Order: sequence, then structure tokens, then C-alpha cells
Amino acid sequence: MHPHIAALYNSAQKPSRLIIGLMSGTSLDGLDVALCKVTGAGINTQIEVLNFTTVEYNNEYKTKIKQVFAKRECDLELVTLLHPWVGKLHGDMVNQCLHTWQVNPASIDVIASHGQTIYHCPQSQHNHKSFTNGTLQIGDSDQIAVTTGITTIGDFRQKHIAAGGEGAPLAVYGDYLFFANPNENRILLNMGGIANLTFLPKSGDANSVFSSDIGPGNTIMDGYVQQHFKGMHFDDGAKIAKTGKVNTPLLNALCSNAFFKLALPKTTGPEVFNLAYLHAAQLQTNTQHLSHEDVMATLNMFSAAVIANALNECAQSAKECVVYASGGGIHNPLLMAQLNTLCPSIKAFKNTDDLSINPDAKEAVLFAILANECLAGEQQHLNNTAQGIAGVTMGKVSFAD
Ligand SMILES: Nc1ncnc2c1ncn2[C@@H]1O[C@H](COP(=O)(O)OP(=O)(O)OP(=O)(O)O)[C@@H](O)[C@H]1O
Ligand SMILES: CC(=O)N[C@H]1[C@@H]2OC[C@@H](O2)[C@@H](O)[C@@H]1O[C@H](C)C(=O)O
Repeated sequence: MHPHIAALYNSAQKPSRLIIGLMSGTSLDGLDVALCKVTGAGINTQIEVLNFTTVEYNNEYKTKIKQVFAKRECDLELVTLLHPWVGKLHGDMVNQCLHTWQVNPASIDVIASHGQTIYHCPQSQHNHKSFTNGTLQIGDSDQIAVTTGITTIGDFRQKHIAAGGEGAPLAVYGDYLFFANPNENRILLNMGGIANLTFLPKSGDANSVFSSDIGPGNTIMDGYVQQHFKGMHFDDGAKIAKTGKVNTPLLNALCSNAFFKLALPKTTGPEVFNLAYLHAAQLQTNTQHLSHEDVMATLNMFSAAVIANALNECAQSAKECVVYASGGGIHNPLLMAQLNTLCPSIKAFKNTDDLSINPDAKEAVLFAILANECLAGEQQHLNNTAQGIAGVTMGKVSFAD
């Protein structure tokens, strides 16, 4: 037997494993690195996050990725070069974290790497009759494995696509295994660049569980701030939005995209919700001359309104839902206050902290759970194609040498 296969076989048989989850989201703020102790598998999965950090990206990373990110046309040579470059960078970042945490790389069973999404195009979003769904993540796992010396499981989304899904949201698998609870109807809400939710009724009925993208979380607000407020990446504490006034015609135009009329579950991305989208809505409503503050106030309300609609829709099918929020959006006090006001039927808004998972680490942890399932799980039992859930084991294995 190849020694790497033997090592994986041993890892799979251990009662618990050390897995580093890596998530690089649509916000391009940094690489989330979560060192997790994962005990058991399947519905018996337990997680302890031993260390977590976000390694911030420098301007070189952001500039290079933005040249290809969510762009229908770009330099194919650059995409080809970025794939190994991002992987090597992520590997270096893991090495840096392990050094800081004083953790021996040999103690890590596997790294779980999401990679960097550069394009997402479900069938509902493209016009090619002969294609179904597609999504592309770069940051080659072979580079991470070779750079760190640690076996790396990555490229999780392609199996979901191969099995007929849209390649997202994958949150549903980990959310179901780790957060479902027989005493509470739960909605796990993540507000990153794009907002998504997982609905977990207390009945535990796997056929009722689903996960869906909602629409923009922070992505348009971030883009606007980066364009108009030099040196700022996002509207810290919603300070800008708080001083503006919501413009109702612009808000209505923003809310009128066909995506919002599609039934849940569905997926989307910054390919649709971007500055060009805002610009078109401004032209349509003759609001090009609004102050930056008013635009930000309107964008904040836009995110709140579409998220609230999705939450209220879930709350119709299960009483007394409790929302557990995660992602950078929880640090936006205006957004959180608006959600509270717009969702009277939600019993309570909490953070995943209340379920022992740091809300900033949650997505990285979810990929650690997916890798754990790939390694030690049994046959995937969540399987409901009508709800966009492909019953497959996800992830590809890269060895260090
Ligand atoms: N203090 C803060 N005030 C306001 N907004 C904040 C704050 N901190 C973070 N955010 C928002 O959260 C964003 C980062 O969120 P997160 O890291 O969850 O996104 P992501 O994982 O890249 O996105 P996705 O989940 O769509 O892939 C920032 O770009 C910013 O918009
Ligand atoms: C294609 C892609 O990268 N999608 C991300 C993105 O960021 C949030 C939302 O859009 C979600 O669908 C997904 O990530 C999470 C982790 C998921 O798959 O559940």
C-alpha cells in the first residue's frame, strides 16, 4: 500500500482528527484558517476549534484576483498562472499559522481547502442552452500539499455539480450534521459577500432541510466603498450607511431582479450582484447623483430586505425559528438592526458563538467537516436533489510528494 494511502487509512480510523479548514470567500478580505479537532463523523460529528485566524490578503492578491474575479472575459494566461500561485500562497499562509500557533505540521491529518471562487454560473444565470451548472475555484490543492507537507483535500464543489447540483451552497452538509437540534427550528444565516441560509427544522426531517443563497450580503457595499472611499475595504460599523437616507425608488429597483422571484433553493454570486448592477438600477431610477451616504444606506437596506424576505419565508414553514448568524455581516450593526425589525416572526437572532462556533470561522469549519466526511464519514446520507442536495462525498485528495 502506498504510505500516503496508509496514513489516510489510519487517520480515518482515529477517534478524532486534526483538520485545518481554509476558506477564501467572495469578499477577498483574507484566508480564514481554522484548526479543528474533529471527533467522530456523520451525525456524531463534534468540533472543537483549537485556533482560528484570518490571514489578510495584501493588495497584490486583491488586485490580481480582481482582474479575473466574476468577469465573463479575462486573460486566460493569468487564470492559468493564478491557479498554482494562489495554492502556493495559501500553503505559505498555513505554514505561517502553524508556526505562530506552535503546532507541529506532522500532527495535522489533513487540510481542507475551498480555494478561491473566480466564477459561478448556475443554469439560471447563463444563456448557454447546452450547458448545465458551472463553478470554478482556483488555488491548486497540490500546491498546498507540497508547500505544507500535509495531505490536502480540496475542490469540493465539482462533485456537487457532477451529481446535478449547482456546486453551492455546501454549508447544508456541515450545518445539518453539526447544528440540527430536535428542540429548536433553526436557520443558520451566513452573511459574507453573498448571504446564504440553511433551514434546519427540529423535526430533523432530512427532506425538509435545505440551503440556499439569498442575494447580496456585503458584496455591493464593499465594491462601492472600495470605489469611492480610498483605502477602505468595507464600511466599518456601517458608519457611512448610518449617516445616509434610504432612497425608495432605488431600493425597489435593486430588489426587482428575477433571481429574487426564483423559488428557494438557488445560488448566485457577484457575477450578478455587483457595481454594474447598482449602476443600472441608478440609471433606471435617475438616482445617479445621490450622495455616497444615501447609496450606502440604500445598499444596506437592500441586503437587509432580501435577507429578511428569505428568513420570513422559512419562518412560514416552521414556528418560532431561531436565527444563528455568521460571516462578516454580523459586524454591521445597521444590517443586524434592520433584520430584527423586518423579521417579527423570527423568535430570536443569535450568533453561531451561541452554538460554540466562532461566527467568523464558521465557513472554514464547514469545509473541515466536509473533509472529515470524505475521510471518515459513511456514505453521504443527506440526499435530496429537489432541494439541491446531492447525496455525494465531496473533495479531491492531493498528497505532499
Ligand atoms: N466591522 C465591520 N463592519 C461592517 N462590516 C464588516 C465588518 N467586519 C466585516 N464586515 C463585512 O464582512 C465582509 C467579510 O465577510 P466574510 O469574511 O464572511 O465574507 P466571505 O467569506 O469573503 O464571503 P462569502 O461567504 O460570500 O464567500 C467584509 O468585506 C465586510 O463587508
Ligand atoms: C460558488 C461559491 O463560492 N459560493 C459561495 C459564495 O459565498 C456564500 C455563497 O456564495 C455560498 O453559496 C458559497 O459558499 C458557502 C461556503 C457554501 O457553499 O455554503
